[in-house]
Amino acid sequence: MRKKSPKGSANMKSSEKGIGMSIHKFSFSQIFGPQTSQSELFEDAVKSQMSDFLDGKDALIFSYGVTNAGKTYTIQGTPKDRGILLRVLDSTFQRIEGHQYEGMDLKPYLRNDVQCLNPDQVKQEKSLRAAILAAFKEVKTSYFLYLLTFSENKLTSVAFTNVVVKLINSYLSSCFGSYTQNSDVGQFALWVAFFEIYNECVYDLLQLSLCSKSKKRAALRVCDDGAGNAYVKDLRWINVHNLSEACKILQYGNKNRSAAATKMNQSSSRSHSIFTMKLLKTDGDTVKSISEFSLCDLAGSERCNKTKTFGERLKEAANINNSLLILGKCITALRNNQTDSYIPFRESKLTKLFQTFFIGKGRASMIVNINQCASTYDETLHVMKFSAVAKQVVQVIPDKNLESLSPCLVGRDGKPLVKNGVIDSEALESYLSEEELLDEEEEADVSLLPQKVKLLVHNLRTKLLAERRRNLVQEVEIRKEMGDAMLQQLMESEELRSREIEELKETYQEKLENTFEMYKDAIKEHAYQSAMRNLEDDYVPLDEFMAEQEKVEVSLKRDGIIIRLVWSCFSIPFPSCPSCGTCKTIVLKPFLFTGDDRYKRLYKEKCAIERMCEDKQESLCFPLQAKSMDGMLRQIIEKDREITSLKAELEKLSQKSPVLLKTKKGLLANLKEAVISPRKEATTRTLRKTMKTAHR
Ligand SMILES: Nc1ncnc2c1ncn2[C@@H]1O[C@H](COP(=O)(O)OP(=O)(O)OP(=O)(O)O)[C@@H](O)[C@H]1O
Repeated sequence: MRKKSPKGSANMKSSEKGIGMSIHKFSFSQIFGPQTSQSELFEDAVKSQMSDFLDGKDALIFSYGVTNAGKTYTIQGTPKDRGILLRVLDSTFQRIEGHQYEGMDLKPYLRNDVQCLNPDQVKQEKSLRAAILAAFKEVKTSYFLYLLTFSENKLTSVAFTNVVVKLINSYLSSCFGSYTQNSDVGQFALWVAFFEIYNECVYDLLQLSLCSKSKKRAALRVCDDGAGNAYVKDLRWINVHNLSEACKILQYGNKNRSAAATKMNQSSSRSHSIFTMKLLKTDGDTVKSISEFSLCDLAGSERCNKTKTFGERLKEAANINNSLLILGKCITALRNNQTDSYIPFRESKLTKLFQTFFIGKGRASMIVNINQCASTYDETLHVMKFSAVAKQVVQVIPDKNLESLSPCLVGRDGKPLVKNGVIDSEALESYLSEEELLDEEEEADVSLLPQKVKLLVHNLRTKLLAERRRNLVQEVEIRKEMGDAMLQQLMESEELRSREIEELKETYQEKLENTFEMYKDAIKEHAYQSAMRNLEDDYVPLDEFMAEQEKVEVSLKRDGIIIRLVWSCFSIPFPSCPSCGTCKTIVLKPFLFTGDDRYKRLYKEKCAIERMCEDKQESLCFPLQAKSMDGMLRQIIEKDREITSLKAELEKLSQKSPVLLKTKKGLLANLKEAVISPRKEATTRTLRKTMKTAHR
């Protein structure tokens, strides 16, 4: 397919400047045009993974592309035109029909294990399942809305979608046998989980609380199962019995996803959503196999670059960008066959969870969705480049057959007698050849013996040979059995050990979390105590404060009057207050309601006035008549005394004033300040000291 870069695209601009090429060639495993139906896509691209899943192997499908390219449409489809997820579920139910394991006591555990539930746990599982299925009434409404939206979209739809399917390690298909309806019938149980990775946090979409209340979602941890496989701890697994139940669960999860999206003001494509199915095969007593099929709808890749983002959006974009970048890095590293060097699987939740697929424990495929819209050209080009790299990944699946660990029986020529757990008849034949079994040197010459004896010897020889053969086969079988039993024992103890390690890890993790919580509580308690101490230090009861304030006001009023008296006594006009024109308030207001500086300034003013009075007194001394002099002096002395007593009072008040200044903020403000910054205790005290010093 050949497409020219649209005008204005970065690619066109750079080609106009002579930098870069405007034609790009990519090759994919299969290309599906816009006319491809969902069922055709399923048949051609998903059926083989489907049979892997039914045969007890793991499979993973990613849908990748820019926004509006049809990723969700490919995975989930519409109620009228089901996507691959519902088709996989449908095929699975068709396959296990009549062979479903009714008891709910076998449940997926860790990544690849199964847990046997006790009756109480089974009860819990049943009620949880019933609650989710019962919530469907609510979900149903949005299901119809979804239908409506879809039909609107169809009417206005822009040039859709070429779906390009790229299958990684397609060579694997040859390794797996084709799926046969009647092969090895046992009983099956299907469990599903639905979660999303948003801002590098894993959230369960099957949480009951989410749909109803506006509780904050709890993020789940990605842990290691002790065998190097990552799994989501405490993820909710629901046992489903038919397609309709599975649909309800999918819708329930979708509703949770959109509910969370509204709460967080995010659009759905800002997270990677993963629907996982686990198929348990049991023969009644033991679980024979467990396989996993995950479908991952990746977040739209373009937003990270195009949208002008900030704040929470920027964080989202960075996380999407990062996880897709790590995915790309892992794929590039795998493409380069860098299995020995570092592959950054653990750098993002997405790659950490799906690492097992990349290292060959299951088949991973990527469906690349292309939007033909010109505005997304540059980003689409990026998507194509990325997926073209993925196409070149060749996974080397390590040969870890159990047989490779069992004791190896070799013939005299060094060839193993057991291959892939089966006795190799060719090697055995050569081992059992006459020459090998009968030692020629020990044999006596029978040619001289009579014919009858010769015949007897021949018969005996044949019998001996048959006996030896029988013995050898028996020995091989016994050895193989013993080896298998030993291996089984080893594996069981290994599994036990890894479970113990995992449990130990979990216990320690829990302990660590508890300790952390304890410290957090202790810090909170300390903050509270400090706040209370501060409060005690600073606390002035309201009535006391009011009384104090009144006292100050009264005395300052008096101070103001007296100053005026001093002025008036010498007939000097008192300066009028610039704000209110009332002489009394000129002193009172700044002192009572402003800071320490104003108080100082006023105090200075007062002193200056006093000095002026003294000067005035001196200058007036001489012209005064002797008879009036006495009366005048008496008056001045009287006023002088009054001034001294007022000064003393003022002094007292100034010592008290820091408390007043502080309490003027109010009790609540002080409390708030102390609680918010408990650690500021030392600073507050220093400040207080400084303030006091200044006042002194
Ligand atoms: N092949 C198709 N045929 C018909 N309708 C389609 C097709 N592909 C996508 N659509 C419709 O286009 C719209 C956008 O598709 P979809 O939501 O799947 O895109 P997306 O890639 O998941 O977007 P986002 O990344 O924003 O979530 C939907 O209404 C969907 O039904």
